Amino acid sequence: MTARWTPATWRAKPVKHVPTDYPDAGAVERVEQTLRQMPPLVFAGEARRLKSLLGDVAEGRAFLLQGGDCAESFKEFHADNIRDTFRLILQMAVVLTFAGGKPVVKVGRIAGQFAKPRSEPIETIGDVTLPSYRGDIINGMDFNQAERVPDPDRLLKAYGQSAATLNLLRAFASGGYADLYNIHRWTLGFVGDSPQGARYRELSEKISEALTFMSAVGVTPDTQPDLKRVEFFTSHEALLLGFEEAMTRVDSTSGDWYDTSAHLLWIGERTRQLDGAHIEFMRGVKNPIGLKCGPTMEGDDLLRLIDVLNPNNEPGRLTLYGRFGSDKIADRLPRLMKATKADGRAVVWATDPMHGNTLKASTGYKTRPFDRILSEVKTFVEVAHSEGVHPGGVHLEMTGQNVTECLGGARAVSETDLADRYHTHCDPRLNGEQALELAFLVAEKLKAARDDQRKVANG
Ligand SMILES: O=C[C@H](O)[C@H](O)COP(=O)(O)O
Ligand SMILES: C=C(OP(=O)(O)O)C(=O)O
Ligand SMILES: [Mn+2]
Repeated sequence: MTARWTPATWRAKPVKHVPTDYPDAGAVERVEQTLRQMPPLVFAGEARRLKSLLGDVAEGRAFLLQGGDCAESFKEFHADNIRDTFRLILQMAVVLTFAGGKPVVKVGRIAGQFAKPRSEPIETIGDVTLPSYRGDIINGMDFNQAERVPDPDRLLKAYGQSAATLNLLRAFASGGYADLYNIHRWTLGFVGDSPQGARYRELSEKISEALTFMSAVGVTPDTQPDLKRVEFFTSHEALLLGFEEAMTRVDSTSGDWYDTSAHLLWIGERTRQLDGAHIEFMRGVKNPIGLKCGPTMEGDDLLRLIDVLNPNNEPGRLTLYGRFGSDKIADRLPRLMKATKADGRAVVWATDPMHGNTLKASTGYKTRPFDRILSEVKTFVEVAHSEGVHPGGVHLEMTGQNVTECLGGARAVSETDLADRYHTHCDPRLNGEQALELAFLVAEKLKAARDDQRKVANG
């Protein structure tokens, strides 16, 4: 029999990466109480809509594009940054839709992606050792004792920033900015004069021609309102469970529990223990959810987790993100895909080509080579095809800003370039140009795989 679940049952389980060192536990409880009274950030009906779109992905009829910062921050909170991430996702989605001939489900790592699990609990610089930075919703990034103390008021600030971010995203998505007739205007300033910019302009010309044709035959934004808006969803890692619990409410329509802090929540690689608090919390909320699958996961571990997280085998409920590293994916992914396929599990298989490909540059920066990211995506598509599984999507850390955090790409960012504009609060992100380049390359790969399949089908 399944044990009773409430939004608080996780509290009786072993928990990792949730701070236990707040100086005043009473202050945390008061903040969580305040959050319980706050309006939801998203509606249950929207989460159900995303689940249904992800159901299409699970069945091979659509593709998931999920991306944004590794860690949002209070310091980089600005309308321009939100707009730039949003339009980068629109641009990439156009590229992928055009090549794949399938709708692209757009999900940002945004409006709530604040809490970070860290490899080490402490950080040492020179002869000073302090607790690690754990994301702006927990403590501060500056290297001094006061900043590194967990502060519960940060939960309220993160809530406020998420609400303001979502407000702007909703306006961009439905207030005219995302109108397909604006396709030329989505180009990011600094990408405009790059080879990717030129390639994107070419593609947007083709799409504009198609729109002119459609309008001539009577399909216009008036008859087809979907041409002037997009559906855009939010997501983050459900790490800070006190915050997630406080945002979890009963939906009056269905009577089910939804975590209203984002449409989609995922479980990180470091917190996916079957008997742990994060799995306990996530099994009870009805949102679509994700699970990171790293190199140590075996097929049987995965099936036991799916038993708990998606017991009714609902397509769209569970998205799996393989994150192995370009050198391990060919060895690790096939057995996991075989396990879900042989057992008839209705899941979305996606790739996170970022987290297995992190290294330290000789200059000391944490970075990721573009080539390895691309190689992991390519291997993902190949393995999926040979296993007869739909390569359902990509999950990326990226920004619309012109940062220098990942190595390589068309402009060949070098180890010495990293220092120029290294702004991330946690992991290195693809910049707008690298992300668009990746979208073009993934599009080619998907198209080639699709053509191959067609050839096989036609004998
Ligand atoms: O975003 C993921 C993790 O929080 C991150 O990769 C951890 O980084 P660290 O190894 O520097 O702690
Ligand atoms: C923490 C993250 O990834 P993972 O759990 O896969 O390491 C992340 O997505 O930022
Ligand atoms: Mn990360």
